[in-house]
Amino acid sequence: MSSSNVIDGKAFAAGLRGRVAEKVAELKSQKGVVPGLAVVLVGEDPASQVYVRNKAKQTLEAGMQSFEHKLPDTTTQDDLLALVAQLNADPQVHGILVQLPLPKQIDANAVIGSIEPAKDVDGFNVVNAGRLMTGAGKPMVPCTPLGCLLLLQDRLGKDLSGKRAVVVGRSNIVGKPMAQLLLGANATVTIAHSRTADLPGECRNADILIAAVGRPEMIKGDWVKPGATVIDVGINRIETPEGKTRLVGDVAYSEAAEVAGAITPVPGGVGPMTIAVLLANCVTSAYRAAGLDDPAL
Ligand SMILES: Nc1nc2c(c(=O)[nH]1)N[C@@H](CN(C=O)c1ccc(C(=O)N[C@@H](CCC(=O)O)C(=O)O)cc1)CN2
Ligand SMILES: [Mg+2]
Repeated sequence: MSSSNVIDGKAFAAGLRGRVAEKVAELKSQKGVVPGLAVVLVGEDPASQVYVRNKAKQTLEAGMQSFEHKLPDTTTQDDLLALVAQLNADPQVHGILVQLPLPKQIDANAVIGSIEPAKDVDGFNVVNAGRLMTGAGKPMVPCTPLGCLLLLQDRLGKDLSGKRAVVVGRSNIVGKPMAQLLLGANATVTIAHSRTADLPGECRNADILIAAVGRPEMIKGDWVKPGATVIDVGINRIETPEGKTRLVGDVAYSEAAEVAGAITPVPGGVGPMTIAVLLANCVTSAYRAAGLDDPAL
């Protein structure tokens, strides 16, 4: 397969962040408003610390305000709910993101449910999930699935009519919203998962294959339809025979790349899109709060 069949999420995300920065500058000059993103980290999960640091850095680079709140892993649910209430009421904050996973003593659904829907830049709140599902009102769309859709549409065009899409994975964060977005773009959508009968056979039907199962290299090359577009959402750290670690996706990349028409690598595929879309959602929230139409990103 030629290298042009590799979907470069890193480059696409950089382009999106550039457009976000332009919209930030326009909002500042038109309305004197600087979009603000509050990121809340509870505990010391090493991967979460890296993601939160990257979010704050990229927020500032786009010309936005970044508010970081780092809480100990002994934080109670009431403490976290109180912080969210404070951020909901703060006019400088247009987006609130509570980094997942949360420590065991905290009910993530209760916390996500307490975020003002307009500021729920993760799009995880039930109000935003309901808006996405029904088309009623303007949702905040979850960042990773929206990033996947943007990469797909860049390759295949906006209208996915006639395409069979198979989403492997049924999480609220990726699988379910991904399926809704694909449906909204007119694809014919199947949601499959670890208990689907003949999962390889289902995958082989897919013109668009989205892998979001969280199992390293589970989807093999011979599960991929020749010419299919493969989007790998997995980020799994595995140990190499030399005792080092490396990141792999949910797709056995080298095998799948031989067959696919286009494929996202890990790292450098979907991952960088997550934060770029987060910034885009925050700017959209700030435009809405200022009474403006959604910016074209
Ligand atoms: N509240 C949220 N929590 C979590 C989300 C989320 O969208 N909202 N998603 C993930 C973590 N995540 C962002 O928070 C995230 C994951 C991965 C990447 C990324 O750029 N990955 C790189 C590789 C990074 C590495 O070397 O480890 C890539 O794929 O190229 C960005 C953001 C869970 N929690
Ligand atoms: Mg990636």
